[in-house]
Formats: sequence, structure tokens, C-alpha cells
Amino acid sequence: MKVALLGCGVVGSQVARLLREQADDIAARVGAPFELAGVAVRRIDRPRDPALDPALLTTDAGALVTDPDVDVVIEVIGGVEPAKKLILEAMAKGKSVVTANKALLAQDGAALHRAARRNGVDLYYEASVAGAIPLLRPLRESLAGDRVTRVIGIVNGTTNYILDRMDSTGASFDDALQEAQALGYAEADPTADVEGFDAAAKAAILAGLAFHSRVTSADVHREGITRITAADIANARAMGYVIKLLAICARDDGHGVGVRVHPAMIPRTHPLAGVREAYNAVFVEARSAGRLMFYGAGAGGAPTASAVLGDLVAVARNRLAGVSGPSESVYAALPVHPMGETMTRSYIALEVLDKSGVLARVAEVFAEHDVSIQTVRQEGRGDDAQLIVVTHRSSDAALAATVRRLRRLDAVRAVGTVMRVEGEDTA
Ligand SMILES: NC(=O)C1=CN([C@@H]2O[C@H](COP(=O)(O)OP(=O)(O)OC[C@H]3O[C@@H](n4cnc5c(N)ncnc54)[C@H](OP(=O)(O)O)[C@@H]3O)[C@@H](O)[C@H]2O)C=CC1
Ligand SMILES: N[C@@H](CC=O)C(=O)O
Repeated sequence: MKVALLGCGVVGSQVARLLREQADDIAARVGAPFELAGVAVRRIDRPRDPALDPALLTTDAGALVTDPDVDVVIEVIGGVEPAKKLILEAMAKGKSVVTANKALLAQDGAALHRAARRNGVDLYYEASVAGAIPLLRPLRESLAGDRVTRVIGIVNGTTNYILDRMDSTGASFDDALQEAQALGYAEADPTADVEGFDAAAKAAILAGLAFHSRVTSADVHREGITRITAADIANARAMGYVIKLLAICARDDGHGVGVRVHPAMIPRTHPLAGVREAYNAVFVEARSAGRLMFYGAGAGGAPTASAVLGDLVAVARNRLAGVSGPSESVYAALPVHPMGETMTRSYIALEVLDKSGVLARVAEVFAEHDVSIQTVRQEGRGDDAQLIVVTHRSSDAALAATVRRLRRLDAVRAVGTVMRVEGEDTA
């Protein structure tokens, strides 16, 4: 099996290392040896760790993917173009593809699946969601006989690292981000991580597989973590919560799905609260299987390369068996509901005038919008008076309308943190 590697950065360099270090084992497992035919990069003179035979390096990725000697292409360049063009060219020449590129899959996975089917080749992308954690294969294969109802979890290592450092060490957002970048967790442009684009792409891929429907990143409601302050983290801690960036894909009773990514407060006793540093964890809930938890390294070169190699072995086995891998399953074609229709609970901090009757006027606004209050308590007195409200489940649109109205209420001096609350059984 001759392998073309596109990209030799955080992930690609580790793929090259594993291919070399585990060559004998993999050959024994598959029944055929792998050989690196070439490595496409952007800057040929950049120092590589581990060092590569210079003869393998090329800046002509187009020539590499169409080389008749190449059997399979691994794409770890990232981004939509030129990755998409290169993958389609490779498939058109009959080469199977393994990719870790969630941005491309979530934007136009359908085009890649169509091309794979048309050309009778494999398309595998386990590494695109949650790094080393085997998650897509269980969803696609192990749970193929069940009905998945919900997928909820932490799928971005960089933001989990940042929030964890802010919570546990009091680190600033910027310092924690720099650490995550130095450790190779962040995307080339960290905006993709901190603004939730990376997690949204992963949520789209997960929802598509879980619900047998086509979901793209444009369908996903997305909020990032850049507006979370040290005070929010401290408030959450004081109430027994921790803040996590969650991806939530949920099916309602047969009519559609909701797919969202946003920060949320979860109880410190919830299993997702214990997910530290750049680790990822995902709960999959299925009708018969119940609740399954997948946990592990969600980012970084070696863990991601492990998933890439697993896919490479699958391609090799298919090839030796003369079959091609699973095609896209989108038969259910469930519509994706707008965020406004999603039922969520929320935490709302209000700076209020400290006088009698204020609580009643605030409660009236919630009642006007049919948002039920679960708890409310006052903190501080005088100029520091705050009402901390936690709601029962209501539509996200009703909650947004409540907050808009509260901003105009003269008893409310300012609306502080508004954050969704997840992970409690409270309705
Ligand atoms: N980092 C992580 O933890 C994870 C990453 N992923 C995904 O894996 C993919 C790769 O990520 P990562 O390794 O971090 O990215 P890097 O930015 O570290 O590496 C990208 C590589 O692609 C090369 N490259 C860029 N443009 C071109 C081009 N036009 N032609 C040829 N080569 C090119 C770069 O070359 P040069 O070295 O010369 O600059 C570099 O070697 C992305 O899709 C990412 O989302 C998935 C899971 C985890
Ligand atoms: N930047 C991503 C890398 C893996 O997908 C993350 O931080 O999770």
C-alpha cells in the first residue's frame, strides 16, 4: 500500500512517525506493508520533527495525489481549499481517502461522499471528531441497530483546556490559550476553537451520523467562549457549577433535531464536569443501549494520528477484501430546528435596585413570557444587589425575549451573565 500524506504539521508529522515506527506491526495486522510515497507540505525547508527523508517532501500536492503508484491519500492539511480539490482529484483517480478535516466534512461532506461512491473508494474520517476517541465508528457501526436520541459532550480540547485552567488555576483567558497553542491542541487559527466553529463542525458530523440526516455547520447554533469572564467562572463555582463548552445534538419525537454548541453551566457532580485539560468526553444516548460515555484525548498530534492510522488499516483491509467502506446514511432526512425552538434552562444574573417590590416586578417579566423560575436568590445589598435566577426549561426564544424585556426594566440596573444550564434532570 503506497500512502500519500498531505500535510506534515501537528498531526501529519505524527502520522509519518507512526507509519515508520509501527510499520512491521501494521503490516502483520493487515497482511500487506505500507510505504510512504510522498509528503506534501507548503514550506519545503521547514524543520520537521521527526525528520523526514527530503526526497519524500514536495510542494506539488496535486501531482502527489494523482501519482499512479499511490493507493491511498491521507489529508491532514486542514481547511476547505485546497483540501477539497485534492481529495476529489485523488478519488477521481481511484484512491481511497482518510482525512481529519472536520471543517471540510461539515461544510461539504456530501460532495466527498458522492465522489467516494461514484469512484468506488473509501472515505474515512474518525480523527475529525474527538481526536483519538473511537466515536464515529461506534455511531456508524455498533449502534446501527439502535435509535440514537441524544449526543452531548465536550468535543473541543482547546476550549476545555482554557476553561479548565481558568477554573482550576485562575489563569487568564489569553495565558491559557497560549498554553493550548504551544501544546498543539489549537487549530492553525484559534478563532475556530474559541468561537466554537471547530466544535460546531464536529457537532454537525456527529448529528449527521447519529440521526442519519444531512447536517452541515451552517445548521448548528454556535456560541464561543470569548465572552466568559473570571467573574462568570467564580459565580458558577459558587453555585456548584462548572462552565464547559458543550456540543448537544438531540432528536425530538420524530420530527426533527436540534444541534447546538454553546457554553453551559453543569453541576460539578456531573461526569462531564470532571473532564479536565484538553480531554474530550461524549455521551451517546440510545433507546436500547442506554447511556454510553466515550472519553479520551480529543486533540494533539499523536492521539489524532492514532485515529488516522486506524482508518488507514480499515482502508487496507477493505482493499484486500475487494470491498469499499460504508457510504453516507442520510435516509431519515430529519430537519434541523432553529435554536429558538430548543428547550433550555438558564442562569441569569441581574444587577437590581435594592428595594421592596423589585423581585415581584422581575418575576412578572418571566411570567409574561411563560418562563418558569426554578430558584431565585438575592446576593449583596445596596449598590451590589444582584438577583440570581435559574429557570425551568423554556423555549430559547422565550428566554431571549425575557432578557430583552429585563434590559428595559427600570428596576434592573444591568443584565449580567446569561448562561444555559445543562446536566440536571430538572425539567
Ligand atoms: N491538531 C489537532 O489536535 C487536531 C487536528 N485535526 C485536524 O487535522 C488537520 C491538520 O491539523 P494540524 O496538523 O493541527 O495542522 P497544522 O497547521 O499543524 O499542519 C498543516 C500542514 O499542512 C501543510 N499545508 C498547508 N497548506 C498546504 C498546501 N496548500 N499544500 C500542501 N501542504 C499544505 C502545512 O505545511 P507546512 O508544514 O509546510 O506549513 C502543514 O504541514 C486539520 O484538518 C485539523 O482540523 C483533527 C483533530 C485534532
Ligand atoms: N483544535 C481542536 C483539535 C482537534 O480537533 C481541539 O482543540 O479540539
